[in-house]
Amino acid sequence: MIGTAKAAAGVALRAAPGLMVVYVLVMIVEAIAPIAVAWLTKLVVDSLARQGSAAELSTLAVGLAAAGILVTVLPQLMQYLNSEMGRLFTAQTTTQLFSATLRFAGLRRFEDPNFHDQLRLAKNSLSTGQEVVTGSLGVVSAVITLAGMVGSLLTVSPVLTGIVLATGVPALLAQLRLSHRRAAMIWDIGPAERRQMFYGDLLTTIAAAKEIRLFNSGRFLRGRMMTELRTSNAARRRMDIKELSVEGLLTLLGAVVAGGGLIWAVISAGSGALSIGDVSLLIAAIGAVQAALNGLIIGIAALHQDLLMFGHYVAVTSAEPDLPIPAEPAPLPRLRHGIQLTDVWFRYSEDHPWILRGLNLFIPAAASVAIVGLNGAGKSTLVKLLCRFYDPQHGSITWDGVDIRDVHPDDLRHRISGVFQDHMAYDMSAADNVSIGFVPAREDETRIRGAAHEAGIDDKLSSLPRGYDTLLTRTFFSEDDKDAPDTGVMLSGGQWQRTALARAMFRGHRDLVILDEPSAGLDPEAEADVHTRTRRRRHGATSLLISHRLNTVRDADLIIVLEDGAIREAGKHDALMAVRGPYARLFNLQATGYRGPEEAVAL
Ligand SMILES: Nc1ncnc2c1ncn2[C@@H]1O[C@H](COP(=O)(O)OP(=O)(O)OP(=O)(O)O)[C@@H](O)[C@H]1O
Repeated sequence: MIGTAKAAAGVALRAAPGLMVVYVLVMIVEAIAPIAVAWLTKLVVDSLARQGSAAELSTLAVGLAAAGILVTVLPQLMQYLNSEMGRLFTAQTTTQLFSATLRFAGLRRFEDPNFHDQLRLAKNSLSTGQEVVTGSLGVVSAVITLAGMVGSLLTVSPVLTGIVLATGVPALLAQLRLSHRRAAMIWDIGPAERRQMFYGDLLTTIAAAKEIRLFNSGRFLRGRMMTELRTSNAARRRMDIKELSVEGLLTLLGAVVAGGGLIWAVISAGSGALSIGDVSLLIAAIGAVQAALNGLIIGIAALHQDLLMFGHYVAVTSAEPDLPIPAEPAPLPRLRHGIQLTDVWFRYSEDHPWILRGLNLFIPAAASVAIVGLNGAGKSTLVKLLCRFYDPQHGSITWDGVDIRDVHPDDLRHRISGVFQDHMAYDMSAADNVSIGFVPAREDETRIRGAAHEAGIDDKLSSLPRGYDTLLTRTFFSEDDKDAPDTGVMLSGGQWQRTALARAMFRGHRDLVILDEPSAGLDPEAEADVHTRTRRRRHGATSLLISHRLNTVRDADLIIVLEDGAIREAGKHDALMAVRGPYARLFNLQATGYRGPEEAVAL
């Protein structure tokens, strides 16, 4: 908890150091003002009762009026300062949180449901840290007011002071317990809330809209969303009822004490034991002590809960890297000899089966290597290991003899380009969709067009309503298009595929080019075209092509057939056809599909 509070203070001081100083000063004045009002009121009343001088009365009245003005004005100033600090604080935490997620060089964290719950709570807590800071200061302020009021009350009745303070102890304990429970409840309902959001998003995204309408599954999905909502609502309701009953009892206790004190004061004033000024001070002090005590208790409880919530932000931003990054990374020169995988064993987690089982493979520099195999054979997994999104559990991958675990992942990825099987379609402009492949060159329009031309998509992108500035989405519209928000366009699947290819080409010549199903969604003509283009591009670079369409891999320098996480056979097309093994069987199966059985090569 102390670490979390320190982290929040650190963020606040970095985000708005000057504002913090002003805030603390205003807060101190705000804390003292009610004490001044109570004392000045007593002095005015006493002066009136003993007919004090006009000068004394007017000085006291001016002081009382000034203190009264401060009491009314300062909360508004504090509100503004609070909002401004909140904005600056949230800007700081937002940068830090998303920088932290980028520090995870691998993918494992993003597949962990616990991490997702923590990340969601961390995102929800971006402004909570500021509440930790202002809440802590608020507690200090409440303590100052309370001390002043307790001092005042003590001068009138030590017994009553003791009773008023004693009612605060159970209230504080109850509130702390409630805040702990509330934080635990928020963690418990996390998975339900995340599923609810998932169903909600599903019902409103274009990606799912077609299937939902065709399969008429919308009501079913909405039902599931509402079930999740009801689950989290029930938990929140139980918590609210608990809070209501505890707080109701505590308020009643406070009211009884205040009423009792008032009756005692009136009777005492009647018998002459208290002055009229004492009664006014007593009434103000009981109310103020109770309010300050209440504020303090609620403030401490809220602070406690905010600290628990902000703890999720601190946990994410201070999480260890998911992949060990060497303190002194080895340099990674251009690939000259090749990439060697030695006895590589990999599974996604201990609960999952082995995907790669002792894989040995040499990818020679400047060679085009094709990987084929049935669905789930581990082809894309192999690609992910080459990019070091995961580390294998056993074995090693070396780049010209350098273990890729000894290299900084950024340096490794700098040498790689490619298209993933599940490539992205960014809801951004055509230019952004291409140039995001190499951000440092994103202003280079000639390079963008060149890459699109190489991928055979330049004609399409240039003819869009705003050329390369056209948004490839109907979800947003740009500032320029606010009068004609329909300008955004949707590309076809094959056009998206070519755009993804253009993105890979925009990176320029990299040592390793990975093409995981780059032509799966293309028509035969486009497929042939893309392969001619990628072949041209791959020329001289080391390339890894994964494809189920075996006609596209037949000219590779080396074809690998992956089966059950190991290499079943490897060689050139002709040699593999000659041995009539699994590759030849797969190839003939496809050829038969195209030509009919009578045209197939007999096995
Ligand atoms: N992130 C993941 N977590 C757990 N298991 C995974 C994950 N990704 C893939 N798998 C599993 O690993 C196995 C290999 O998947 P992979 O995507 O490497 O196969 P593939 O050979 O590329 O298949 P395809 O030809 O269908 O693209 C599959 O059984 C899959 O279920």
